[in-house]
Parts: sequence; C-alpha cells; structure tokens
Amino acid sequence: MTALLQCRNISKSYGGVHALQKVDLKVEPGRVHGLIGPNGAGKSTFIDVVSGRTRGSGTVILGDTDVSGFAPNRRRRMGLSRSFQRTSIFPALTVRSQFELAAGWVDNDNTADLIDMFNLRGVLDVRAEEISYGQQRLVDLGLALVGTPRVLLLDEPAAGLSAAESHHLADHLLDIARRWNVAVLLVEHDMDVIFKVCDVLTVLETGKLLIEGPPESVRSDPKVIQAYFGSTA
Ligand SMILES: Nc1ncnc2c1ncn2[C@@H]1O[C@H](COP(=O)(O)OP(=O)(O)OP(=O)(O)O)[C@@H](O)[C@H]1O
Repeated sequence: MTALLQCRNISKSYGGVHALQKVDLKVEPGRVHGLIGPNGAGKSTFIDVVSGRTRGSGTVILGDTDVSGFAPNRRRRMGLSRSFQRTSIFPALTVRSQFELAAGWVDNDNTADLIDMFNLRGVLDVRAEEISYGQQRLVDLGLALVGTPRVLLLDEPAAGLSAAESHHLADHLLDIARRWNVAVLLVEHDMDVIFKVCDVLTVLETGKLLIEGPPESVRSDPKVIQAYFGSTA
C-alpha cells in the first residue's frame, strides 16, 4: 500500500538538544501508526515539525506533494491535520461556534456528521469550559477532523481521560481510520489505547528511531524494555 504521509530524515535541535535525529516514518491510509517512547524522546517535536508548527529539517510528503516548505494552515487545507497535547479549543466559545469557525477554513463542511459522531448535539450551545473534560477532548478531536483530513496527527488525545473514556476514544480512532480511510499517527502514553488501536508502532528514544514493527513484537523487544525501564529484566 502507498503511504499517504512520508516523513524522511526529520531532524530538529533546540540549541544543543538534538530533539530529533534523522527520523523516517510512513503512515498508510486506513491505518493507525503509534509513535511511542519515554518522556523527552521527541514525539511531540515530531508532530510539530511534520505539521509545520516548528521548523525542522527533512522532507514531509503528503500524498504526492512535498509540503516541507508549506505553512501549517496550507498543510491543514491539503488534508494534514493535528491535535495538541493540551486541547486547542476556546474555553469561552460555545461548541457550535468552534465548529462553525473551523468549518470556515475548509471546503467541505462535515461538522454535522462530527457532532453526531461524538454525541455533542446536546451541548452545542454550551461554552466549552462548561462541558466535561472528556467532552472537551472529543470537541478537540472533532475540530481536527473538520473537512475530513487525509492524515491526522494526534498528540496524546487520551491524556486525562478515565479508563472508560479512553476506551471510547480508542473506538472512535479505529472508526476514523477504517471507515474514513484516514492515516492516523498517534502519540499516546496510554498503552491500553496504543495496543488496542495501533497497526504498527515506531519507538523513539532520545530523538532517534529505536525500532518499528507490529505492536506485539515491539512490546517484547529487549531494546524497548531497556528504553522504558532501564533494564532488560
Ligand atoms: N521549545 C523547546 N525548547 C527547548 N527544548 C525543547 C523544546 N521543546 C522540546 N524540547 C526538548 O526536546 C526534547 C524532546 O521533547 P518532546 O516534547 O518532543 O518529547 P516527547 O517525547 O513528546 O515527551 P513527552 O512524552 O514528555 O511529551 C526534550 O529534551 C525536550 O526537553
């Protein structure tokens, strides 16, 4: 299968800190690709560079187009969407207003479908700060899906959710990938979510690609155990 997102040689340094060093990664349509690693491994930086939020080096190809030099908004309009570690919603705006604003940026308005999908119709006229945290995360995910992106980069979408909410979110992610044929890159610390939804995993350690492969083989790889726990025992 041809990858929808191809990232080649992605590097980024902050002063003397090599946050990413020549990382290659591909994501195929309809698949969920997990990006994991210990704290500080470079996962968020990778999403920042690929989405264009942070300037790094390397090549980002979306479909057939090299988008490496494009601004984040241009990448977004071309179908490369992302969410943030902390929700990017506006607390004082109603849920309805946030979706209306997001719809203004895209050609095809699919907000009605998203509102139904995430069961948000009952809170449309409530300010975002007044809905539950779990609902805020769903609004955040919904906003990233406005316009039906081809590629979705998610930075810890399950952070702060209860086990039941994480489970529910994982079902949504699988549905988005499989039914909409979206290529999903998922950064997540919740290993239940990772092992439930990911078709393939890439592990980063101190900015370098440590291993890539099927979740079951990555889970038992001594290098990964060493990276996470400092021991192969
Ligand atoms: N704006 C910045 N300025 C300086 N250093 C930074 C900046 N952002 C990240 N770093 C450093 O880059 C490295 C990678 O950070 P990054 O946040 O990408 O890791 P991460 O894998 O997402 O970590 P976590 O799981 O804790 O979110 C770390 O050493 C971090 O301290």
